[in-house]
Amino acid sequence: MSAKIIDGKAFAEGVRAQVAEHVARLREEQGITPGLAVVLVGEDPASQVYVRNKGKQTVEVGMTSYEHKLPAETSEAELLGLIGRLNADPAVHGILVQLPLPKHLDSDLVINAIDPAKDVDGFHISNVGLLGTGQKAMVPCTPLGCLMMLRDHLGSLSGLDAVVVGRSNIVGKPMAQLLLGDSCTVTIAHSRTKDLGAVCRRADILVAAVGRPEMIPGAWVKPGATVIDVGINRIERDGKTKLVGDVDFASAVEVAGAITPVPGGVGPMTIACLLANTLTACCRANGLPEPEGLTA
Ligand SMILES: NC(=O)C1=CN([C@@H]2O[C@H](COP(=O)(O)OP(=O)(O)OC[C@H]3O[C@@H](n4cnc5c(N)ncnc54)[C@H](OP(=O)(O)O)[C@@H]3O)[C@@H](O)[C@H]2O)C=CC1
Ligand SMILES: Nc1nc(=O)c2c([nH]1)NC[C@@H]1CN(c3ccc(C(=O)N[C@@H](CCC(=O)O)C(=O)O)cc3)C=[N+]21
Repeated sequence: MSAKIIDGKAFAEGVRAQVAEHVARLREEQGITPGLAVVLVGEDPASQVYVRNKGKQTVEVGMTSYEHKLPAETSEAELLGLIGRLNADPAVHGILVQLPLPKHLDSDLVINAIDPAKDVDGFHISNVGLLGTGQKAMVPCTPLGCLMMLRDHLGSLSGLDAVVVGRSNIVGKPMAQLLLGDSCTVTIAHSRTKDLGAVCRRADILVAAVGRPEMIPGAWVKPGATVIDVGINRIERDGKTKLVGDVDFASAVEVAGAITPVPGGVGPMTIACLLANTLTACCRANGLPEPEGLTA
C-alpha cells in the first residue's frame, strides 16, 4: 500500500490565501499594512534564494517587504544598530535575520536583540520560554507548518507517540514542544540516540530534522505512521543536483500512512507560516483580534 502524499505546496497556497484575505481587510478597514523585514548578512547562494522567495511571497499577500542585504564583513555593532532601527520602526511588524550568520557574529546575541513581539521566527529566548510554558508566543515557522499539516491530516494528535529526530533550537526542540502541547507522547532523538531504528519504529508521528540525505529508511517507519520530512539536502545524482529530504522517500512511501515530499512539503509551509506570523504580530501590535487557525 502506498502512503497519502501530503501536498505542502497546495496547503501553503491555502494558508497564504487566508493571510492575503486578512491583510486586505486590515488595509481596508484599519489602514494598516503589515511589514516584514528580512536581514541577510553575506552571500550564501541558498540563503539568497530563500530571501528572494520570501520577499516575493510577502508582496503577493499584500504586505510590505523590507530587504536588508549586508556584506559578510558587517560588524556586530552595525547589525545590532540595524535591528535597533527596525525594532523602533512602526511600519515593521516582523523581523527575520537569516541564519546561519557569518562566524564572527554571535547569533544568540543578535536574535535576542530583536523585539520579541516582532520576532516572527520565534527564536528569541522570551518566545522560547513562552512556548515552553504554554503561553502565547511567536512560534517558529517550520514546526508551526508541520503542526498545521499534522492536525489537518490526523485531526486530534492526543495520545499519539511522536518521535522527533533532531534537537536543534530552530526545528527539533520547538517541534517537540508543539507536539507535547497537542498531548503527544514525545521522544526527541539525536546523534547519540541508541538504536535509532527501534526508536523511530515506535512513532505514530515521525518528524525528521537532521540534515542527512535519505538517512531514514522505510524499514524504520511504523506501518501507517505519518512522516514529516523537514530535511532539505542538495545532492548530486546522475550528474544533476537534486533536492532530497532526510527520509528515503521511495522506501518510506510504501510503509507510511502519509508522508510529506521534498521539495513541496515542509519548505513552502515554512514561508507561509512566516507570513502568518507577521500578520499575527501586526494584529497584536495594534490590539486587533488575531487571525483564527493561523497560530498554534
Ligand atoms: N523545510 C524547512 O523549512 C527547513 C528545513 N531545514 C532542514 O532541516 C534539517 C535540519 O536542520 P537543523 O535543525 O537546522 O539542523 P542542525 O544541524 O542544527 O541539527 C541537526 C540535528 O540532527 C541530529 N543528527 C545529526 N546526525 C544524526 C544522526 N546520524 N542520527 C540522529 N540524529 C542526528 C543532530 O544531533 P546532535 O544534536 O546530537 O548533534 C542535531 O540535533 C536540514 O536539512 C535543514 O536544511 C531547516 C530549517 C527549515
Ligand atoms: N532565520 C531563519 N529562519 C528560517 O526559517 C530559515 C533560516 N533562517 N535559514 C534557512 C532555513 C531554511 N528555510 C527554508 C525555507 C523554505 C524552503 C523552501 O521553500 N523549500 C522548497 C524548495 C526550494 C528550493 O527549490 O530550493 C521546498 O521544499 O519545496 C526551504 C528552507 C528557512 N530557514
